[in-house]
Formats: sequence, C-alpha cells, structure tokens
Amino acid sequence: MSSSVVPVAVVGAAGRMGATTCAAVEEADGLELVARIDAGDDVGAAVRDSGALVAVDFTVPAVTEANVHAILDAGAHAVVGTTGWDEASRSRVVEHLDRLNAGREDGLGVLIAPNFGLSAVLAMTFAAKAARYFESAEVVELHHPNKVDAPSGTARHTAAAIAAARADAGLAPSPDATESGWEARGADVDGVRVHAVRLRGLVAHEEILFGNVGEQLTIRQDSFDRASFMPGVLLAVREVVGRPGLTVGLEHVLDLT
Ligand SMILES: NC(=O)c1ccc[n+]([C@@H]2O[C@H](COP(=O)([O-])OP(=O)(O)OC[C@H]3O[C@@H](n4cnc5c(N)ncnc54)[C@H](O)[C@@H]3O)[C@@H](O)[C@H]2O)c1
Ligand SMILES: O=C(O)C1=N[C@H](C(=O)O)CCC1
Repeated sequence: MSSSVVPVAVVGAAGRMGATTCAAVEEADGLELVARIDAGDDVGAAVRDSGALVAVDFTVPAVTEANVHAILDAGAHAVVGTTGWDEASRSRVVEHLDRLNAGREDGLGVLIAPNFGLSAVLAMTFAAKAARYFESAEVVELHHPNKVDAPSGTARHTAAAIAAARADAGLAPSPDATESGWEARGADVDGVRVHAVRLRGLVAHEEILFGNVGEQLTIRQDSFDRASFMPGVLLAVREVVGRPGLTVGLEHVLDLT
C-alpha cells in the first residue's frame, strides 16, 4: 500500500449503508478497504489489526458511541453516519478526543453527519436560512420501513437548526391550538413538530414546511438510492484526517456555514 493511499475500515459492513460504503471505498481513488467489521466482531481490535487510518461507522444507534470510543482507542479517525446521537453522547466523544489529542498537532478527528446526501445537507441549510421569516415550521421525514429509529437524525438536525434560527430571531412559538390528541401532532424537537412516515418503496426523504398568512414555503429533498450518500461519505473520509476534534454535520466540510 503506497503512503498516499488511506486505509479505511467499515463498521456495519454487512448492513445496507455499510455494504454500499464498502463498494464505494473499493472504487475510490486513494482509498483502500482494509476491514469489513460487523456485529460480533471486536471493533477496536479489528480496526487496530487492519491498520485503518479511518473507520466509517454505519451500525445502529444503540452501539455507535461505543464503536467510536473503540475506534479512537485503536488510533483511527472516525466518520459516523449512524444516527441516535444526543448532546450527552457527543460530549463524551469530545472528552475522549481532548484526552487523546492533548499536546498533539495531528490529533484524531470524529465527523458525525446525520445525512451525507448533498440534497439533504442543502435542504437543511436552506431551512435554517428561511426559518426566521415564518410564523410556523414543521418537518416531515419519510423513510423505508426497515429503519429502527424515529424521528430520523436528519429531521432532528433540521428541527434543531430551525429552532436555533427562530430563537436567534426572537420568534414566538409556532401557533397551535391543540388541546387533545397531541400524539397526532408528531414529535417535539426543540419546539418544532416532526412527523415520521415509514413506507415500503421509500429510501430517505424530507419535507420542511414553513407557513405564513396566505403563503407556504416547502423545501423537499429525496434520496432515491443509497449511492446518493457516497460522495459525502468519501469526502468525509478524506477530510476527517485533517480535522482534529469533533465535527457535526457535513455542512462544515462543504463550506456551507
Ligand atoms: N448519515 C447518513 O447519510 C445515513 C444514511 C443512511 C442511514 N444512516 C444511518 O445509518 C445507520 C445504519 O443504517 P442501515 O440502513 O445501514 O442499517 P442496517 O440495519 O442495514 O445496518 C446496520 C449494521 O450494523 C451492524 N451492527 C449492529 N451492531 C453492531 C456492532 N455492535 N458492531 C458492528 N456492527 C454492528 C448490523 O449487523 C448491520 O449489518 C442508521 O442509524 C441510519 O439512520 C445514515
Ligand atoms: O435509511 C436511514 O435510516 C437513514 N437514516 C438517516 C437519518 O436517520 O436521518 C439518514 C437518511 C437515511
């Protein structure tokens, strides 16, 4: 393996996204797939023994944080697509990175992105820009019925960005006269209602709805094939090595912030 080639391990390699990522890495110039890791494997040992410089995690919410700690202890950077992260789990990763990187110039990096798809990242960016101008905002996410978590990580990331923009603009809560049947109003993510649809035939889709008197703005993105996520995954693999610490969201790598 020449020194310019980046060795990459994939964790969750037998899954929908992991298998797609393995194929993409094998096809990519300058990257070499050195490990396919899945349930039952010792993630840290497999990453360390493979000599991977970067490990990509597409597993399940219940295990992704533990996998990232194991990847870091194995001396590799992590690119994480698995969803289910919250402020507490992200903080524990930051603490781990701070300990490992103390005094180092070339510290380890972790890049977590709820969505690596360009259309999704742009939709989230446009929504954050539009949010301050509308009285009402709601998010609808639509996915295949094999998805284990709801709302999606993309919808949570979108709603959090909308909520931050609304707070920055000093907006009042969106109007809602609901008195009963709150279970039909969807999840409350930072004060933004998020609705989840699961339907055979779908892959990954999101609609962001903004409303004012007499008008509506709808921002929609569709991922019809998991190939749509791969340019972003490969970009993250190449970028994470030079980004010590925790980066959350591909928008920071696409110069959209
Ligand atoms: N960021 C993005 O762009 C993006 C895109 C699609 C999916 N996702 C997320 O990626 C995750 C995986 O989605 P999927 O559709 O590939 O799921 P999947 O169920 O098809 O794949 C998950 C894989 O992880 C493996 N696994 C489970 N526990 C493990 C462990 N402890 N160690 C190693 N491997 C383990 C499973 O055996 C399986 O092969 C989900 O959280 C999903 O929300 C993110
Ligand atoms: O297929 C999935 O599962 C997806 N999960 C991510 C999310 O939860 O936002 C990204 C879209 C596809």
